[in-house]
Amino acid sequence: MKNKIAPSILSADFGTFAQEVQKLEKAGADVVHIDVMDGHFVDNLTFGAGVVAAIRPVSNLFFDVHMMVEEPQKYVDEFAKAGADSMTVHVEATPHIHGTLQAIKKAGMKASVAINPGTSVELIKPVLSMVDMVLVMTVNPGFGGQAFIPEAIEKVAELAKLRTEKELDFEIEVDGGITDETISQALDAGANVFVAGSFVFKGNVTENIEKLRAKLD
Ligand SMILES: O=C(CO)[C@H](O)[C@H](O)COP(=O)(O)O
Ligand SMILES: [Fe+2]
Repeated sequence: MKNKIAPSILSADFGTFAQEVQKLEKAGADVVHIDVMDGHFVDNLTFGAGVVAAIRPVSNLFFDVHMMVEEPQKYVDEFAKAGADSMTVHVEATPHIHGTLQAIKKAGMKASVAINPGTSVELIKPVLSMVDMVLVMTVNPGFGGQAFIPEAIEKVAELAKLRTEKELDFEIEVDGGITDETISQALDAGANVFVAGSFVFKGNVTENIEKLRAKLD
């Protein structure tokens, strides 16, 4: 599977999202990771589909929307219309994970399920055959700039093993505390999509993306 670098605009300048996304495209990012938070599922608020619609015309990059919201099914059509390519929903956020993933696919987006550091792979086994990606959180969701939780990586290996055994083809994304030091642990365990917010946006974006890319080659 292709290794992809997915900078999170959570650490970008909120006043100039369009320019920040263009900067990422020039710097060689593969995906734009868009963190949506509602102040209920996590103790932070970010933005909604309006921001996706605003940056869609300036970029051809793949938009990966990470929903850290309760009742994510309410927002599926709105984000699809705004131009999201993929929507990730947390299994902890809804009792209707299967139906929500179905709705995401029906709306024409790739569907992905996320698990928090305290959630086991067991909980998402029933939906693995229907997802395009699994997001393994390597920090507790809500804020950028937190320290990587190494124990979460065991779940990446578990998912990679299950994928082979069941002949499935979902991607595995890691999110939180990814740097040029922690990325190798995630890669070795079987992840192929690497979200990085603070590491990419602190200093020179192009150089930081190159530092991550160097660890993937
Ligand atoms: O989902 C997230 C937080 O809930 C962010 O995507 C993640 O934290 C990225 O930021 P950093 O690389 O700074 O940890
Ligand atoms: Fe995220």
